[in-house]
Amino acid sequence: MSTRIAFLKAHGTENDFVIVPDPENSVDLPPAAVAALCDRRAGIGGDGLLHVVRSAAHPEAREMAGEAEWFMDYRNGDGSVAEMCGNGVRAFARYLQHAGHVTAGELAVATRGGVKTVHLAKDGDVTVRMGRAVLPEGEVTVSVDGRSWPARNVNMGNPHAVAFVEDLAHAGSLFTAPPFAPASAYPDGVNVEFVVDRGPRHVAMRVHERGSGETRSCGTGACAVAVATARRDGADPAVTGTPVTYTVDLPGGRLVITEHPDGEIEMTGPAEIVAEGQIDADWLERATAAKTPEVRNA
Ligand SMILES: N[C@@H](CCC[C@H](N)C(=O)O)C(=O)O
Repeated sequence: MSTRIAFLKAHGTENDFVIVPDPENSVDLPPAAVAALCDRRAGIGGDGLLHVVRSAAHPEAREMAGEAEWFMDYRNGDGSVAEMCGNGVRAFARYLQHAGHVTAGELAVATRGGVKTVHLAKDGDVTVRMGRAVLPEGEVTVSVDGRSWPARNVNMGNPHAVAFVEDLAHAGSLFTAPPFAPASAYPDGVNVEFVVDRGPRHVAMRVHERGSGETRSCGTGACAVAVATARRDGADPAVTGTPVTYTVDLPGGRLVITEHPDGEIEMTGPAEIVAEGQIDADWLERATAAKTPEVRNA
């Protein structure tokens, strides 16, 4: 019998993840293996993968080991690496609780975007301190099906471009990334959010994620949207000294985002473990080989 690799499946507002627990960082997960596991027809299926590694055992996280025992080695569904995943970090914390590595309360998680503090209740929603948003200057225009909108750059550790539209249907299929002008605006790619108003401090959005396509939710995207909407609405907690909270509806659920006067952004939403199983290592080797040309040419 071939070797088995444990996995779990989880989601947060229907942004779904394959979880691979690997405390000592001994599972080889090249981009093609991640793409094979995230394949919805030939693999397990997911928008991304959460590789759960002890910080001390991962070269990218070793420096954070004193602050955070666990590192979220996040990968997009196409195998690419990203700095941060907001829904992922909630699912990651839920997994640590599920596996008995942590109990309810405060937990520090190392990510490529720095250490994030997560508040885990015994059950119910998970709150994450996501850090501050950076709003780089610069005008970009995003276009879909003959319509164009200005987009605001917001960096949540990973890059976002936020466009306010009249109707979410105007964002089109979002199967492929919408084009930007100037075309060179995002050499490393970008996550694109389309936003409509739903009411006071209440918006709805759709997203095209770098490396995953259209997803049903994006946590960092919802934070970027809340900050861009607050600035559009003339609200800046750093100026008023009052926190601002936005409810953000996504196709997969609802996230609540609060920006505090010190710039810290808190995100609250659900995270659920839905299944556990075993990956056949022989299959993974074959599937990785089959995906390799596709991933190389991506
Ligand atoms: N779904 C995530 C974001 C994942 C990373 C993103 N696709 C990127 O490449 O930056 C979230 O919930 O934040």
